[in-house]
Amino acid sequence: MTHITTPVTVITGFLGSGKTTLVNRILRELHGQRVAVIENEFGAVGVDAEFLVTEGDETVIQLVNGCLCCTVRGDLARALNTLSESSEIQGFVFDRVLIETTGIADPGPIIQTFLAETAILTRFHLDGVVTLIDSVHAFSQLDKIENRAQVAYADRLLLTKCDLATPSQLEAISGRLAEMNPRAELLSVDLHNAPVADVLNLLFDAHGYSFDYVPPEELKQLKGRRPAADLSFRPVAPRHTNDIVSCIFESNVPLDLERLNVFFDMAQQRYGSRLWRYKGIVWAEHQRPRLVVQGVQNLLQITGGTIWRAFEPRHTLLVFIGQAIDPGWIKAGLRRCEVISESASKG
Ligand SMILES: Nc1nc2c(ncn2[C@@H]2O[C@H](COP(=O)(O)OP(=O)(O)OP(=O)(O)O)[C@@H](O)[C@H]2O)c(=O)[nH]1
Repeated sequence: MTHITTPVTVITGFLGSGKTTLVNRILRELHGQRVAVIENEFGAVGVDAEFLVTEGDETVIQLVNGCLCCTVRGDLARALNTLSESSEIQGFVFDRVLIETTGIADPGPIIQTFLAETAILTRFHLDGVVTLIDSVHAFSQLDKIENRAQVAYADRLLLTKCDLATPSQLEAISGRLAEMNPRAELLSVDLHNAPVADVLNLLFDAHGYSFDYVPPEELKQLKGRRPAADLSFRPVAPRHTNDIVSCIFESNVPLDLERLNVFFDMAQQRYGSRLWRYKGIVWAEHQRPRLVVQGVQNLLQITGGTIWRAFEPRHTLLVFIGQAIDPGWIKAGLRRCEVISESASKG
């Protein structure tokens, strides 16, 4: 697939989950793609740098200004500008950009950069967030709120060290992760032995932020995980996920856009940075295209996607993942946005 803008993949993950191993393989081994890596080290600038290598066409840029959370937007936008300027001067384009964070960095501000710094969007787009999870130690690591947030932000969850985990360990952790983030794809890998081409495929083309986001697999996946009798809304097994709540809203009537905007404002005020990720598609009254919703904490982007086709059943599907968010409150707020026709309301 050709991209007008360069796809960017954010790699995040638990401590020791294999981020450096993965990035080093992509930098060292032949795979035919021109990949640039932007990496940040929280608190320990330089430690990983010793292990990172620059070879051939690949480029590594380090964000050395400390915590990515504080300085990310400016630094990241500058780093991306530097990349595109240097590649222009040298007369080539990067096929892919990887942004590597450490196990304790919050990927939220990185994602927000792609929603807020619109100048970079002429040259780059966020393809997705891939969260690496050590399949052997994942359960104990999920005690940390930062790790749970990383699961919530993921478009893809990549279970590493599957060569060391037992089938029952893999099954148990897969089940728990699916409950925490029902919209993420779940894949597993042995980072030492998988061919590098396969490793690249595990990272790329997640389409987590595509403006023409039509999520057929996601829809299938979501529906497959829920009882057919209750498609409307459901918090996913909160007892397993500590305070992480993942919930899905679905509607088959159009929503009023103005009321929907008010609802999102209220949700952002109520939950602030606890509303980690919300996304989906909306059937809005008087709008020919489906609307694509991309939200990260207090940053929301609603854009027009593809036009509804004549034969296509129109619907709204929104997924929310956050810390201690109230599905009942979200459900009631979104139901109030529904435009119920007069005949339907009389009936
Ligand atoms: N057997 C096996 N070992 C792995 C795999 N992935 C990573 N490792 C090993 O796990 C250890 C930690 O890997 P790193 O790549 O340093 O992990 P990291 O996420 O960069 O670690 P931090 O930067 O400290 O968070 C290393 O010894 C790797 O060789 C895997 O899939 N299988």
